[in-house]
Amino acid sequence: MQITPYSEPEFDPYGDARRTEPDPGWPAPTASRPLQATLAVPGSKSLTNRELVLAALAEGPSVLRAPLWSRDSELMVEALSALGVGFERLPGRGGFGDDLRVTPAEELLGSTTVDCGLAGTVMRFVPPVAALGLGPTTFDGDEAARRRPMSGVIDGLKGLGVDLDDDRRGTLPFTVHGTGRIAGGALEIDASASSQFVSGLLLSAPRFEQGLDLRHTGERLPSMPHIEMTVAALARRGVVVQSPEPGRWIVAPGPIAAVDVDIEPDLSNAAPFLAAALVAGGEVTITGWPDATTQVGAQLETLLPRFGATVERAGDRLTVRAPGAAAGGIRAVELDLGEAGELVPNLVAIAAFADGPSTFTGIGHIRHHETDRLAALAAELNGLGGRVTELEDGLLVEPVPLHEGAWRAYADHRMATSGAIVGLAVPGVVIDDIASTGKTLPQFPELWGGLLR
Ligand SMILES: O=C(O)C1=C[C@@H](OP(=O)(O)O)[C@@H](O)[C@H](O)C1
Ligand SMILES: C=C(OP(=O)(O)O)C(=O)O
Repeated sequence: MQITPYSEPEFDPYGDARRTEPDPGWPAPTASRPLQATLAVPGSKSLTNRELVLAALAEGPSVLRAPLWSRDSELMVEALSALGVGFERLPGRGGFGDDLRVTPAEELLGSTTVDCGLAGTVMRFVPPVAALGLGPTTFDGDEAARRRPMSGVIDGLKGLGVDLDDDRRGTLPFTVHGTGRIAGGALEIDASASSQFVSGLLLSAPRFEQGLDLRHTGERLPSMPHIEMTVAALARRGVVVQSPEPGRWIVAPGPIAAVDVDIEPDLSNAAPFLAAALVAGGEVTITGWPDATTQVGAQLETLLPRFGATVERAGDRLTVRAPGAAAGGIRAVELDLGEAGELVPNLVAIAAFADGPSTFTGIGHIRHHETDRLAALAAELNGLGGRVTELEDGLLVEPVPLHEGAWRAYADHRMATSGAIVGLAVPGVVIDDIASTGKTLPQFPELWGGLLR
């Protein structure tokens, strides 16, 4: 089979992020009337990057249909490509770019470097793959990536006998000295900082000589649905993960089947558009909503009614209707979002316009996402005159009238989209780095414009 080397996509997913002159910022559009919009969103980051890793470790080639094309998924492709995995773009039928054929390497390579950017999935899922390669692989990423916790990956791999050199920093950068094999077996890690520590080890575990018997030792484990997504993705490729008790997963060694997969739309990236209906009023429909899914974004169907929206499913369309912030239609909430941390920034933006104070708890771990999201949300809303208080594991949001001003994204796609939600109801909000949405949704500015037309 002919393998074409991976090449840059035709569009520039980073928008104007590479420009050198000062960026004047992105004036967030204000909604002048209730919304009436129907749109589709591109493929799920979490599903795309899991399927890329599994396809790379599988017994033969797999096709990913309608995958995400964004900075995070391209970094994953580049990382696996550097380890010897083959990629070929195939014409896609979906509206957001090509399909992708992935051909596993006959022997995984090392002696390379991997740029993780700011992608949690790359920095946590690829190091075990590199340990299965031959030679040293150095991992590094953006400046902000060096602040993200990596202990579960670093201590986990060391615990499995992998030679990993991190100069005892416990963060990026580090070098994995791959020997082509991981013995595997029993391992304890503390995954309270990120569920991705567990997912990353589980994805490669069938290729460990003794498989893996993994136990989480910390008090709490965030983002359980993302671990369930990992288990389901493995199951689809014939790998059974047993979980005899909470916080323990057992994977037997064995083959990972080569299968073609359809990547679902990213439901967490549907969140800002659905949130827009709450803030601006009117209705927004997302097409391609899956019937059954492991994506945590599916929880929007039950979460948004808590804020006062009406949510309706008709086939693969999910519609959110609401009276809008100006009509006093947003209700205050008390939510523990430990399972759904990635939805927090957009939901906090809605709560800024509610009819009373809201609390969001169980989300201390999101201080370790792309930025410290608790601090960033408090700083940006308060910078517009808001009243947001950081709690130890969450936020208290007391709605007060907001005024125009700058909104910093901190290189965080979900901070940028949250600023856009606020801007719907507050004239004069200017986002410093809208190109940060290229991490998972390069089309954001275009789709957001379409929402308001
Ligand atoms: O495995 C994944 O795809 C993810 C797991 C979660 O990470 P944390 O457990 O670090 O919150 C989630 O927030 C992130 O956006 C994606
Ligand atoms: C936390 C997130 O990303 P990452 O995969 O980089 O952890 C996110 O997308 O909200």
